[in-house]
Amino acid sequence: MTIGIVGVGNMGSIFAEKFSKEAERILLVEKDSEKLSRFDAPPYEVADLEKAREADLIVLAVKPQDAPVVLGTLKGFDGILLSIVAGLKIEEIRKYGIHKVARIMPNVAVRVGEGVLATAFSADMSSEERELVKSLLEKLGFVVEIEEKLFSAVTALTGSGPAFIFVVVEAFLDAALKMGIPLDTAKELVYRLFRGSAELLIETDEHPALWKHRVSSPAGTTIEGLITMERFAVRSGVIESLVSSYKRALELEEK
Ligand SMILES: NC(=O)C1=CN([C@@H]2O[C@H](COP(=O)(O)OP(=O)(O)OC[C@H]3O[C@@H](n4cnc5c(N)ncnc54)[C@H](OP(=O)(O)O)[C@@H]3O)[C@@H](O)[C@H]2O)C=CC1
Ligand SMILES: O=C(O)[C@@H]1CCC=N1
Repeated sequence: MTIGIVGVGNMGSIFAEKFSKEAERILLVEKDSEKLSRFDAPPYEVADLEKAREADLIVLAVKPQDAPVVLGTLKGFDGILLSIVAGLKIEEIRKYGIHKVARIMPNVAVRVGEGVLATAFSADMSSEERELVKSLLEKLGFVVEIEEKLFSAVTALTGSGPAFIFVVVEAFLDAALKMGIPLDTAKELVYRLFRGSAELLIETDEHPALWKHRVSSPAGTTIEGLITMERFAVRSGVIESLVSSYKRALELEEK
């Protein structure tokens, strides 16, 4: 198989790395040649958009505003176009005569193989082609097929989600410093706190509110902190933040 990757930036470079054993050739199309310097041996080949047409599957990983030019040049491409571009609908890509489309919303955790990858397919993708795409994406994390109408929501929830989590993690680190815990120790503790809490929820599949109450002793320390979180409207702040991100994703789709 030959895979093309157009846009070898934050995300495209990770796809290029993770697909290294999945294809005989990986054709990389990138404006900034410095970003290609570490991909200097097979299966990687530097390519332009015309050469990328030789691929069986092209990953489109440019910013939304750059996508129309790329798609214009790839017009009529008859392989699989796997797009991770936020706000770019399958029907929009089909207008360029590209019919086999996999729309994906990944997140940056693909870097460590722990990404969340929402997928939707155009009707022209056969079940074998869908399975091929899913098996490739499984190298990057957890793959879930969703209705395309939910893409703006997952863009906010899991696509942008890591950025929101990082802000919260950063606040935990600041609090640790304030309480006298050195930064290196705080990082060791806090990163595992987040991972452990997430794994607990995944493994038990019990509601977070149940676990919240199990942690909270009567008249203890946790309930004091929880009441302060309510006073600062942490929950509605998180909800409003995600909804504003969702609205922006809807705007991108409408453009
Ligand atoms: N970053 C993330 O966490 C996520 C991103 N996405 C989506 O992934 C896409 C890529 O995001 P990200 O990787 O962060 O973006 P980057 O800007 O890091 O990467 C895009 C790359 O594409 C290059 N490029 C632009 N136009 C062309 C062209 N015509 N031919 C070849 N290369 C080109 C850019 O070069 P230059 O900078 O010189 O223009 C840049 O190096 C976006 O559409 C985004 O919505 C989805 C989920 C998560
Ligand atoms: O910020 C963005 O628009 C993209 C989409 C999801 C993550 N990054």
